[in-house]
Amino acid sequence: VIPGWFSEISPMWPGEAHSLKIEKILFQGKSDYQNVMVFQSSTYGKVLVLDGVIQLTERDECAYQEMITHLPLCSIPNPKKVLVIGGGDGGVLREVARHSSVEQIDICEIDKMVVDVSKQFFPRVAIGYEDPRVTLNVGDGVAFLRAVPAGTYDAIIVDSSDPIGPAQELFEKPFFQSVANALRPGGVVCTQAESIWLHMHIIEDIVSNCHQIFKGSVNYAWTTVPTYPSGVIGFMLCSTEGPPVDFKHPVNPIAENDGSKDPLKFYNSEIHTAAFCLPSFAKKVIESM
Ligand SMILES: NCCCN[C@H]1CC[C@H](N)CC1
Repeated sequence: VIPGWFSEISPMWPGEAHSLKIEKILFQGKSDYQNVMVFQSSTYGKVLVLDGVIQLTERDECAYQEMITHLPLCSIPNPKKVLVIGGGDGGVLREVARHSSVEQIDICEIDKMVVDVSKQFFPRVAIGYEDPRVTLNVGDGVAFLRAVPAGTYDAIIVDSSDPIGPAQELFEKPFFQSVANALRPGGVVCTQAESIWLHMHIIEDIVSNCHQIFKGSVNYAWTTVPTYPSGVIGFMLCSTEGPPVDFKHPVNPIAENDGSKDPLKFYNSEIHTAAFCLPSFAKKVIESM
């Protein structure tokens, strides 16, 4: 450990650790589920850390929040009812709220401390909670989905941490089945799907489970987030039975300058399509299933 630096060490990425210079530690706490820390970094703004793993930084959170939201929502013509599992920082809510067709935004986050800490230290991320369409449920996403009537949602976004700790169940088959049940025919799900550089085995399992459960289309997309391990993060985009959704060509464009306080910084229709282009080592595994 280097004094004055935060290093992201995890068994999920052995032998490597991205480090950020600490200016000041702003918050340290322990919730019922995980250790929560916020620090002011020298070059990435404020940083949210859960159990020693970087969840977001002010400088690059736009990449993840915009892509995990607009890849699914721009792929269907008229999303109305959207559910977010996880995402307690509110960043995905901020992005979902850009879609004027959306009438109802439900969120189920297990850790209230993440919500409160985000509102206190990341107001431009937690601004998502201010939209009147948003309803916050504090609880376990697995239980929440089991209670949802079949076919309720047009889109579900699973903004999870890694499959170590509270989010472990969000990477398992029964959870994907409950997501499929909660979606209408032709509905879409987008989940956080780790790194093709670090987690091809995890991705292989997720893709296999998704092909068994989602009878529409199943696609893997990825993007660059400098402060996530290996500098990239992926997403599973799936649709339920019904006309297969063409995730690669957005049907529902979002204005790059939608007049909101914080306009889009990262997502656009070209990068939407490009996100599905995979290097051969990943294509070989993912597209052969
Ligand atoms: N809404 C915060 C993003 C949570 N997703 C992250 C993906 C990469 C992981 N190593 C940590 C969580």
